[in-house]
Amino acid sequence: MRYISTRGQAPVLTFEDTMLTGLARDGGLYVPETLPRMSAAEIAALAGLSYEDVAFRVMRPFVGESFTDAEFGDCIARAYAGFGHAARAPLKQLQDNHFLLELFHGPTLAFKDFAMQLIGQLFQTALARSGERVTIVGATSGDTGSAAMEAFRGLENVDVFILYPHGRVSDVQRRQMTTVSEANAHALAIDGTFDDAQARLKDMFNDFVFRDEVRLAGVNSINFARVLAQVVYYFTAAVALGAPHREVSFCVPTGNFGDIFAGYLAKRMGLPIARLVVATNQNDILHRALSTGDYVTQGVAPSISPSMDIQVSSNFERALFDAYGRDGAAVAQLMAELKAGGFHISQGALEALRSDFASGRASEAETSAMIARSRGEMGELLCPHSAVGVHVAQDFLGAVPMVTLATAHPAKFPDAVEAATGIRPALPARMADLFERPERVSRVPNDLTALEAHVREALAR
Ligand SMILES: Cc1ncc(COP(=O)(O)O)c(C=O)c1O
Ligand SMILES: N[C@@H](CCOP(=O)(O)O)C(=O)O
Repeated sequence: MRYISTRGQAPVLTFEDTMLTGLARDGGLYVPETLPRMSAAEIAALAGLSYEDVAFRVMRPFVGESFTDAEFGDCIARAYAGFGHAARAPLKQLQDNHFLLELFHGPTLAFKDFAMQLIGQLFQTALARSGERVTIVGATSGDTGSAAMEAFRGLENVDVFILYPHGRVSDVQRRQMTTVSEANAHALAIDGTFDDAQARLKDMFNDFVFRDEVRLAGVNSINFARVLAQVVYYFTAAVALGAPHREVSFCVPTGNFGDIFAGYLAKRMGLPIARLVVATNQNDILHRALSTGDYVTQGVAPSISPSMDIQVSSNFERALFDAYGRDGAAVAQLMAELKAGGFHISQGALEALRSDFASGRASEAETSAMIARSRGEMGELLCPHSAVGVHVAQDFLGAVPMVTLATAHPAKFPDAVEAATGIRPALPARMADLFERPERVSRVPNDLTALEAHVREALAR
C-alpha cells in the first residue's frame, strides 16, 4: 500500500512513514494511492464480530507491510481495552429510523479516542523498533488535544506539544490538557483561534529546518492513520443496521472534515452509504461551500460547540483532491487561493462533491433547542456538537436509516447543556477530581518563531 500527497509533489510513502511524517513535504495531505475495496460478502461477514475484529479486517489492507498481523492486532486490542462500553461504539435508537452512534466512551470522552488510542500504540510499536524519538505537535479546538495527551503521556520516545486557542475551549477540555502531569506533555495556550493554531502547525511542518531538527510528527487528522481509524465505526454501525443488504446514511457534526471524510472512505471501500450529511454550527463554511460552490473564510464566531469553531477545514483538501480527479496541481492552486481568503469550486468538482455530501447548519438557538428537545422527547442528553448533528439530520430523515454521530460526552460541555436543560451532566467518577488537579500551561503568541523557540527550549530541558 502506497500513499501519495494531495498536491502531487511529495515522496510516495508506506503506511508507517505516512503515519510518522504527518504533513506531506509539499504542504499536502497523504491519501492512499488506491483504495482497498470490501465485497458485499466481506462486509456481511463483519456482522456479529467484536469492534476489535471489525477494526482489524477494515484497516488491515491499508497497513501493508508496515506492521505484522500480530503487531497490528495487539495494537488494536490495547487501544480499545480501556473504553467504558463493551461495544466501544454503541448504537441507540433516537427516533423512527434515526439512530445515535455514541463515540464518547473512550478515556477522554470524545470520538478522537478511537483514533488517538490506536495511533498511540502504533507510534510506540514503530518507535520501539527504530529507536527513534519524535516531537508531536498538535493543534486543537479542544478534543484532539486531550485525546493526544492521554494517548502519548509518559511514552518514552515522544514529546507532545498541544496548541489550543486561549479562552476558546471548555473548562473541562482545557483541564484535560493542562492537568496532565507527565513531563513529556506540554499544553500551549495560543493567542488566536483554532485556525491560527492549525496554520502555525502547518507552518512548522513547512519549515524543514525545524521539522527535521525536532523530528516533527503530527497527530491531527493531517495524519492519515487518524482518519483511517475513524472508518471502522461507520462499518460497525452500518452492518448493525443491515449493511450490505440495506443502505444507511450518516449525519456528522463537522469542523475539520476528518470524521466525515472517514465516512466517505468507507463508502468508497464498498459500504452502501446513501448520504453523508455535513452538519455545521454557525461557523458554516462547509455548508456554504457545498451550497454555493464558494469556499470563502469569514471570522470565526465562538459557539457553544467550540470544537467545531473552524473555518479552514483541513481534510476538505482530501475531498477536493478526488473531486478534481486527483489533480495535485489544481489542489495546490486552490490552497494558494485559500491563503488569500477563498476559492471557487469548479462546477464539475462541485457536482462530484454533491454526489457524496449533503449539508446543513444549526444556529446557536437551534443547537440549544435540540439539546432541550432531545432530552425531553428522546430521553437523550446530547453534547452541543451532537445536537448540531441531530438538528441537521431532521431534514434528511426518511426510508433509509440515518445514523447521527454523537461525538462527545455532554459532561465536556456542562454550561451549554445546563443552560438548555437545567441539568448539569457529571463527569465519570475517574475524572471527578479534574477541577482539583493543578494546571500546567504556557501562554504563547500566535507567532511561528516564538512557538518554535518554545518547543526547542522545552526539548532542551
Ligand atoms: C466533539 C466534536 N465534534 C465534532 C468535531 C468535528 O470533527 P471533524 O473535525 O473531524 O470534522 C470535533 C472536532 O474535531 C469535535 O471535537
Ligand atoms: N475539533 C478538533 C479540531 C482538530 O481536528 P483534527 O481531527 O484535525 O485533529 C479538536 O477537537 O481539536
